Amino acid sequence: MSKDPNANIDKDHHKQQQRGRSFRKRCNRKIGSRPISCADKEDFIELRKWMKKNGFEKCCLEPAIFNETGRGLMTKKTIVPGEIIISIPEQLLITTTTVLQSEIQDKVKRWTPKLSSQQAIAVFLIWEFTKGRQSHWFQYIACLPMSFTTPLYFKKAELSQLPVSVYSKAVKEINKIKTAYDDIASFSKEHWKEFHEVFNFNNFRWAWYVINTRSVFFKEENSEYLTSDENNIALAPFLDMLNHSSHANIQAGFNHTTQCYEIKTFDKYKPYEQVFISYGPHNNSHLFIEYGFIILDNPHDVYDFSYDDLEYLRDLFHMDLWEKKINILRENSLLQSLSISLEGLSWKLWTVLQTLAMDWNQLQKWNLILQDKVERRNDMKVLAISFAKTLLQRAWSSHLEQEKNTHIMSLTDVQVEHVNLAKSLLDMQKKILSETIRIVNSINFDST
Ligand SMILES: C[S@@+](CC[C@H](N)C(=O)[O-])C[C@H]1O[C@@H](n2cnc3c(N)ncnc32)[C@H](O)[C@@H]1O
Repeated sequence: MSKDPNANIDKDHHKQQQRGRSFRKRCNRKIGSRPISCADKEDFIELRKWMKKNGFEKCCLEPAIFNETGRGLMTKKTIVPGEIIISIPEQLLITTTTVLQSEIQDKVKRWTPKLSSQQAIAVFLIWEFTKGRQSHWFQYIACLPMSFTTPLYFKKAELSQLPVSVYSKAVKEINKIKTAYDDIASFSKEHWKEFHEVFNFNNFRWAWYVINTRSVFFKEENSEYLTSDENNIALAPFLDMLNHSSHANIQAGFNHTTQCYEIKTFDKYKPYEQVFISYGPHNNSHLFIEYGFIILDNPHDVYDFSYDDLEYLRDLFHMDLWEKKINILRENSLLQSLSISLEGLSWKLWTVLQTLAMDWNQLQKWNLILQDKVERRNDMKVLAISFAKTLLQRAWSSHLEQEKNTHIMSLTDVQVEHVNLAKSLLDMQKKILSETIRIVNSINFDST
């Protein structure tokens, strides 16, 4: 069974040859401009039947392949703001309760150390996958992608193409998932041989990312059998085919009256348009690391500076009162997310740079900065701008250096899709850096 969306397109062409001229005309019109429906694919017909048997009522959405986003859901009719676009009955959701009431409950409940929700659902998915048609969830599993474009699917050479800041986050995430795998492997080796025989890193990676990329927020009571953190996830068949747009306005949650997980949109759609939800106001490195894609015009995209960058400023400018300044910043939670965006320096970064630029007297009135009650033109602000320019120049140079290195690196045996993702991330960072440099260079305190 192929899970590759492109393979579906090829099969479409094959079917077209077997059908009449009017069908061909209809399909040709769709290529480029219109999505290609997959509603008549065997997997989806079976999925729909199975869902109907389990209480799902017909809705106006159907799976289709879109040029820009791959597989997603399109509407067959006009959707108006305020409409509920999809409603999934509780018995079709895979939650930690599903796992803790399933045939593997005894094993999961005895796991030591306790599993997280994501680990428990991953174990459940792998177990159900290996049952094939015997699984109650077979029709759902059959429609899931078999691989992902998240960092754990990248080879070393592909990872090395990522912007430095994304690379370090990706490595951290990879290590986290490897630990989650090791925990399961060592317990199952001793206490659940049957599972251990089918369990391997590849199917764990698959299950982990099915959950990571497709689960919805679903509030459940903490279970004594699982770790208490992040106990709020559910897989929702069919609904999980909705792609992300930073501009989508939706409301999602479990409706206790209908006993369904519902999504209401506040956007309007014409027939055959792709319907989107928002996964949250995520920047591109988050979207890439968690979901394996990026958005080219992402309004939430940022470039992050780190504590190391601040230390670089300290040493270069022989900064006074470092400990005091850092303590104030730490106490006020200002040392994380030091970012810039297409709109320039974030308020947090600007506050940090101004604080670092203060002398003793100014530090005594530190909280006035937060209220923007300091005079507009002063030496502190001028120095803070020098700090900003220094950081930007340094980031720009290291960006150019990385660009140069990625160009001269000869890449063989790499996946084009992975290298393109890395390149797009680098391009987006360059755009943010150059725009912020332009904004900062245009600041003139004398004219304000
Ligand atoms: C919840 S699933 C959405 C359905 C999925 N496209 C499918 O074929 O089943 C999330 C995944 O869809 C893809 N995706 C979502 N939004 C996207 C977008 N705007 N552009 C490209 N890919 C997107 C990413 O691969 C992401 O991990």
